[in-house]
Amino acid sequence: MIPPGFENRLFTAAQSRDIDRRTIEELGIPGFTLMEVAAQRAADHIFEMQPGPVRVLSFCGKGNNAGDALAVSRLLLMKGFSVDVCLALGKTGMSADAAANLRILEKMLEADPELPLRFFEGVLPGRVYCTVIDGLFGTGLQRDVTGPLAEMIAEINRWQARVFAMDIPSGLHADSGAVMGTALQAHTTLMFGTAKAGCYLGRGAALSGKRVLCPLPFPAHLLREAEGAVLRSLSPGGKPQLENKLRKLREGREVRHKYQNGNVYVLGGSPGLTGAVILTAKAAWSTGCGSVQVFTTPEVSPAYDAHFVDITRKMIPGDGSGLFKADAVRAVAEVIAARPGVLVLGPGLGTHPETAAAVRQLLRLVKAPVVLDADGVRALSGHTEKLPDDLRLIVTPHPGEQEQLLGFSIAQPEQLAQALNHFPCRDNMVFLAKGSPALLATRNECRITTYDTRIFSRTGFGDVLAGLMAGMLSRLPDSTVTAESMLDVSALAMLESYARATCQHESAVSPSAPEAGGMF
Ligand SMILES: NC(=O)C1=CN([C@@H]2O[C@H](COP(=O)(O)OP(=O)(O)OC[C@H]3O[C@@H](n4cnc5c(N)ncnc54)[C@H](O)[C@@H]3O)[C@@H](O)[C@H]2O)[C@@H](O)CC1
Ligand SMILES: [K+]
Repeated sequence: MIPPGFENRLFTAAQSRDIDRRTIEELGIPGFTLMEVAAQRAADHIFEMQPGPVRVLSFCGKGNNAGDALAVSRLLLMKGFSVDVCLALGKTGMSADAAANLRILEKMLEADPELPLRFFEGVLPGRVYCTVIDGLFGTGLQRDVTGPLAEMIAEINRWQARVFAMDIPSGLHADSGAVMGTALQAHTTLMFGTAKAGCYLGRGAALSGKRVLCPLPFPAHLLREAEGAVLRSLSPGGKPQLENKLRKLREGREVRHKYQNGNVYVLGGSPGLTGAVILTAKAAWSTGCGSVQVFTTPEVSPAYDAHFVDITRKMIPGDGSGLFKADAVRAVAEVIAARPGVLVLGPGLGTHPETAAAVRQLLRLVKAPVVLDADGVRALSGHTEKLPDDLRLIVTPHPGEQEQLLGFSIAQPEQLAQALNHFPCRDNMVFLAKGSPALLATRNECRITTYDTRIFSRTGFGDVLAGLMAGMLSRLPDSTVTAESMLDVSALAMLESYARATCQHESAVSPSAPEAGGMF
């Protein structure tokens, strides 16, 4: 079983190895026992997926990952499967537990020469298999896979077999999800004890196939003490838990009239760009907050006439251009100060340099939490260092905006840590890097989406997301609006917009299968 609170935690190879080591050394559970538990869980899953006994290839290296595959091979044999074992790197230099598992198989064959078990050293058996147990490399992969091993991987990939990867698909970097030279395409990855970050990042998400966490007897304190960044997966199965968490925070808020039930302000919508504001404002309103108010200039306001019933407008001064500029900054800040709420800044704001300057000025004045999106993010390019330390900020750039803001786009958690360092308010903020997967981070934690975020590559998605975030955030008591709760709100808004997008546009992109094995 997975200790409570760790269901969605992801770990690096170093963290996983450390947890393995401490379980063996400090608790006294032998490595061989851990391997046996892992194999049992993996075999159970394979039996479920592959009920009739077939001939399988057990593709082994020489580390403990091979030990897993060899132990699984034994359990499959006992269920009537035929097993061809390929010892791709030969028999010498195997890890102790892998060698012990190999020896058990050899003894079984000696005792029962009729057993459907054959060994091949350094070569594939010269036939095609429909089912493969992948035990070539796990977390011990140290360098690119090349030469005959790479050729074997390419050959197995050509079979399009049902590959059950032990722990991670061989060739995949367990931390980054990068392909180290070449990698196996898994049908299912049976992750042992800890979910590996590399199965969620980069190419890992696609190469891992279905991810299943097979629990090992790792106690909670060892999982908790794993050093380094806290990584979590974010998947639709986690929505009820986030909703509960935020409901509890909301219950601490006294609501006597609408302005105490959360105010959202939207500032955007330059001439010709009002659609984004309409989407944002309506999404915020749909969260059940008390009021949504859109700042607009007299020139732009008529564009909203046909769209807003429940949403009110606040006129701001302008110079006749219809744009948000310096002369309106103080007025906006005063409105928000008089009736605190959450500000969405950026949808359809445009890129006029004076508007961008006004955005930066406003961010220095406003005390409300801010969701900064679209043109609001662009306005910060080259200016992040001037933000106040105490600003509570959610910033939501897509890859193009990340490039513009930081000079790089974000694919790895450590790049998010680098991104946050650009912001003086880094302790009070969430950086949501849109992409596939999307990464959401505070300084303490990073969450990685497990579902197909390509469904979001559509005009208007970002506007809806920003509105949902602001609406949800506005309903929390102000004292509870911290980096941690903003991360939960961002995560829930991501899942809510996914739910809406999949129900409205099911045929646009088919989403990936839901997570199995209690993962989210
Ligand atoms: N007690 C434990 O430590 C447990 C470990 N488990 C399994 O053990 C795995 C980790 O085992 P190991 O640390 O032994 O590592 P691996 O089994 O991943 O492989 C390490 C071996 O591969 C070699 N190697 C690495 N990169 C190579 C390359 N590019 N080309 C050729 N050879 C290369 C190394 O020299 C080493 O001999 C986990 O992924 C998991 O499957 C599980 O059985 C659970 C318990
Ligand atoms: K593997």
